[in-house]
Amino acid sequence: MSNANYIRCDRLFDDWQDDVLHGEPPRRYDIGEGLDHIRLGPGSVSLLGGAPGMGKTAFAMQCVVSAMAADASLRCCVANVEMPPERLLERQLSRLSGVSLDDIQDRRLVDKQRDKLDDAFDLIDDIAERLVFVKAPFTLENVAAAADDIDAELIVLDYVQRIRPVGKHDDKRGSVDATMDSIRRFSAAGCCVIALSAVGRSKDAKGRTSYAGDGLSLASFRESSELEYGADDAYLLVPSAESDADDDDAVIDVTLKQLKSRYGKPTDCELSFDRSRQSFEPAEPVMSDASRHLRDTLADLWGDT
Ligand SMILES: Nc1ncnc2c1ncn2[C@@H]1O[C@H](COP(=O)(O)OP(=O)(O)OP(=O)(O)O)[C@@H](O)[C@H]1O
Repeated sequence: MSNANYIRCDRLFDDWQDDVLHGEPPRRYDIGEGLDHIRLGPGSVSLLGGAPGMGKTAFAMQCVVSAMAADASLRCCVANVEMPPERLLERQLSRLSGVSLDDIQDRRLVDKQRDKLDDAFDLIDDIAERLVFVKAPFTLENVAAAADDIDAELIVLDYVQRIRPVGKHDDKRGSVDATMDSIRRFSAAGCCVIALSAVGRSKDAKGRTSYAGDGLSLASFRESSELEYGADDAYLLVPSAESDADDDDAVIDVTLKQLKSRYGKPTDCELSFDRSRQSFEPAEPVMSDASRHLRDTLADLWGDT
């Protein structure tokens, strides 16, 4: 076996060419209609940032549960530093059933609501044996051991600044760099990693210090340089530009801004976030193939006139 610290292009050429011409398309998880440009799949690292309370955890858990429901072989490991598994599951129960999260959390369900929970409980029961939640202490060693134990392919780190890396580090930046190094190893082993991240405040368009979308950028990810370089895709959840939502509105309009896309064009996505049910949906109704075809045909006709 060669010890060379390089890969000869001529040695990989034949397999690569064969793969390009006859290989399978890369596997992507199905996380729901209108979200198909979000590339979550084996080997990818996605960074998801946003102001506190913008819905990062809710969005990540929606992705996990949807992907697992759509793919019966998908196994997942969630490391959430802030919330116990039961609370995370209650949020999904609310989203899947449409029953208000307050009523579920406060255990004040009436019979009609209990009936509505049946299908949602069934779905969660179906994925339960493939899903684990990492227990404290939240270290990357613990995450790796938990993920290995169930052969998890999808790993959620919520959130990355609070998960202790391997080894000792002088400062926060060094520790986040080391975390990203381990995350890249998970992805090299074929895992999909969704890393949630705190972001720093920045100046908005009017020069005010805030978390507003127009001021946030890749550099907003806290202790960021290694995070931004290490991720294949980086997203920020920010209030929509037109949003005039109040803090106590149940439904808010948000933009999932894609700041980085290593293998494609960054695409923003308008979503509405129903906080009372912890559910994200595309803001625009998703068009069926038939409607899209009709729209394109009409556009072509207009173009010809
Ligand atoms: N029962 C509820 N009814 C209505 N809104 C709720 C309820 N529970 C939580 N919320 C809101 O839903 C949002 C939850 O967002 P989530 O925890 O996913 O945010 P996050 O971006 O991960 O935040 P953080 O960075 O603080 O962890 C928050 O804005 C919270 O105030």
